[in-house]
Amino acid sequence: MADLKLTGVEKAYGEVRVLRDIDLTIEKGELIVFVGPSGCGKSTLLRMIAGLERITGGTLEIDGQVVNDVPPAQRGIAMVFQSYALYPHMTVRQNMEFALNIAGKSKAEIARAVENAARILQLTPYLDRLPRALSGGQRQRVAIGRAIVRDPKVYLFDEPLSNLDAALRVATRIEIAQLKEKMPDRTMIYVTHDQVEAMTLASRIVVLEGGGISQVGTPLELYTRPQNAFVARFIGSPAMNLLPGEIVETGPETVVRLDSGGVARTAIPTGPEDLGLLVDLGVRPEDLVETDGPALYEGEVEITEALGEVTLLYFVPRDEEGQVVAKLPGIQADLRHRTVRLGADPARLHLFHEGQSLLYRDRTELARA
Ligand SMILES: Nc1ncnc2c1ncn2[C@@H]1O[C@H](COP(=O)(O)OP(=O)(O)OP(=O)(O)O)[C@@H](O)[C@H]1O
Repeated sequence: MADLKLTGVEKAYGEVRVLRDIDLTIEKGELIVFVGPSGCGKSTLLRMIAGLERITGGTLEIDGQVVNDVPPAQRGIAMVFQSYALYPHMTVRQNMEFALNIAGKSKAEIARAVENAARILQLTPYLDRLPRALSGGQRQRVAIGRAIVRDPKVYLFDEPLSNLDAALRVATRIEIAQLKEKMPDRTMIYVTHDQVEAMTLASRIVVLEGGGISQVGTPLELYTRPQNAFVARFIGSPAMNLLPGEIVETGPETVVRLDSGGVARTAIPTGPEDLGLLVDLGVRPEDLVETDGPALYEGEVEITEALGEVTLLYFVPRDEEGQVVAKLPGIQADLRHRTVRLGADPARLHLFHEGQSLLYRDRTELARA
């Protein structure tokens, strides 16, 4: 049975609809990550699941029960916030005991739950400290500990790592992945701005755009088969290049003449009716390679960024439309101001028409043509 089911969920503040038509089924034990640009509604959706925001349309079911009007404490859900929300005058142990005391659990039960959570999170040595005597990462673990002691069916994380510095973020991200492994049947929903967190933690990612779902899929599905140009550019860093052009040859392979002068052969099938179609060719920076053969793109390198294991090459002055970025292995700083010819494997190219991927068109239509 599905753990959580959202059907036609919407959120309106007065006249303003900030979320609409949210249909999503989350299976028990999944780790779902909500991503999307600022203001797309990630936190609002999470808070509606938690019961902290009223659902203004549609239904939310947990374990087959509609819970739209069930108060937060009775939903079997625990939420971990970005700000930790610890009680500063209470020790780690008291912070973790708090909700269980309110719930009227026995002393023995509380002690067992707190010790178990402290062990899972390696917080045992800190149980008698106050939050101010802990590092940011340790405080966030206490916040997670407060959720664990309640043994919820569903954990909600609202950007839990965004207050941590880069190194701690990585360490805590790995701890969350390990925590999930220790609790395989617990469902987790996680909101983040951070692509690496989304790609590494998620069993499935939900990409939100302007209050609606743009695509749902495993991290690799979103990376290799984005349904639209928005997801294509949102997942992956630097973003996928989109080069405008026209289809000049159709068939099992499609040939696109690009406005920038190059020609691209793609492994995406098209039919005769697609001849002359205006498209955007999508190519990820990491899929561009230097070539002596036919070039998909040729240009002078404006800027290089050497990151050690890779070098980013920027073509076209940075502020102009149509910036193209290539990611080549190793240190290539001497390519600055040189003209470089780039090609790509046809199987790694994408085609979008009016923002939608041609890969996802109805195949039967293609077969008829
Ligand atoms: N109380 C409110 N009244 C009116 N509009 C609101 C209210 N709370 C949030 N919004 C609007 O709802 C939209 C979604 O907000 P939300 O905080 O869910 O976005 P988000 O994707 O989490 O953004 P961020 O990544 O910046 O945290 C935003 O446009 C926001 O301005």
